[in-house]
Amino acid sequence: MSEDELLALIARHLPASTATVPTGDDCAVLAPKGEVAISTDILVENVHFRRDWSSGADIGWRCVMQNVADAAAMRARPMSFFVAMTIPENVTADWVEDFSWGLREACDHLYSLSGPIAIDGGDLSRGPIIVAAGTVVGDMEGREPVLRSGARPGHKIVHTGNLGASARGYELIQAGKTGKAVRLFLRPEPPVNRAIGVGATAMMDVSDGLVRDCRRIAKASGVALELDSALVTAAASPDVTLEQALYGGEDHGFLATVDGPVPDGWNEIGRVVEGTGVLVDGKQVDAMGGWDHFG
Ligand SMILES: Nc1ncnc2c1ncn2[C@@H]1O[C@H](COP(=O)(O)OP(=O)(O)O)[C@@H](O)[C@H]1O
Ligand SMILES: Cc1ncc(C[n+]2csc(CCOP(=O)(O)OP(=O)(O)O)c2C)c(N)n1
Ligand SMILES: [Mg+2]
Repeated sequence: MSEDELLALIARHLPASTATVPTGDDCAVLAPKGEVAISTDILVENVHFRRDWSSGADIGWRCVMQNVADAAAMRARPMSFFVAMTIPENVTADWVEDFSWGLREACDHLYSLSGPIAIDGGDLSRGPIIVAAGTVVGDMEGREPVLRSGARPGHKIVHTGNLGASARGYELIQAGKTGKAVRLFLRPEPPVNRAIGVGATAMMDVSDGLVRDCRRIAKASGVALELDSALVTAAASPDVTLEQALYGGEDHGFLATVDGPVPDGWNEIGRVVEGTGVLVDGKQVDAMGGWDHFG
C-alpha cells in the first residue's frame, strides 16, 4: 500500500474541519478566537500501550485524549489536532483504519463536551514500532490560562475525573481480567468541560500520578500540597486502592487548587499549606512515586 493510499484510509473517518486550510496542504491554517495553547505528547508501543491489549481505535482515542487534557488544563478549548506516526511493516491497513476511527470517536465525544475539534494534519513514516505523536491546538477564547504556579496557602485541592481507574485497569489487564477500570485504562475520559469551566488558581491533568503531579504544582507555586487520604479515597473511582489513587497515572483527570467553594463536579482532596513538597495526612511523602520514564 502506498503512502497516499494509507493517508486516504486515515482521512476516510475524520470529522469535518472548520480550519481556513485543513489537512492536505503544506500547513493547516487556523482561525482561533483568542490566544493559542499548544501541547504535544507521544504514545510509544510497548511503553504506553501493547498491541495485544489495545485496538487501533483505542490508541487513536488515547492519542487525542491525553493531549486534549493538557489543553483543557490551561482552560483552552481543544479545537484542532495533529497526528504524526511511525508504522512498522507488520501493521495492517485495517489497524491504521481502526486507529483513524478511534481519532474520530474521540473527536465526536469531545464535540459533546467542549465543541468541534478536527484532525488538521499529521505525518506518516515507516518505523520499527508504532509511535503516535499528537499535538493539540487549544483556543483560550479570551480566558486567562491557569498555570501550575498559582496555588497559595488556604486554597483547597480539588480533583475531577476517574482517579486511580487506569492504575486499577493496568493491574487487572495484566492479570487477564476485564471491567470498567480496564476500559478506562484503554480509553481515558478526561472531563475537559469541567476543566475549561473551572475558576482555578492552579491546574494540571494527572498523567504521572496524583502525588507526583501535586509535587509539580507545589514546586511551581512555592507551597506544600497536603492531601487527606480519606478524601482521596472518597474521590477515587470504585474499588481503587489508596495506593492506586495516589500513585497511578494516565487517568487524565484534573488536579486543581481553588480559592473558594468546591466547584460542581469536583471533589475536595486536600489543602494548600506553607512549606514544600507533598504531605499525606500531615506526613511528608519523600518517595517521588508515580511514573518516571527515566527514573
Ligand atoms: N523534548 C522537549 N523539549 C522541550 N520541552 C519539553 C520536551 N519534553 C517535555 N517538554 C516540556 O516540559 C514540560 C513537562 O512535560 P511533561 O511532563 O511531558 O508534561 P505533561 O505531563 O503535561 O505532558 C511541558 O511544558 C513540556 O512541553
Ligand atoms: C504497556 C504499558 N506499560 C506501562 C504503562 C503505564 N504507563 C506508561 S506511561 C505512564 C505515565 C504517563 O505517560 P507520560 O508519557 O509520562 O505522559 P505525560 O506525563 O507526558 O502526559 C504510565 C503510567 C502502560 N500504559 N502501558
Ligand atoms: Mg508530556
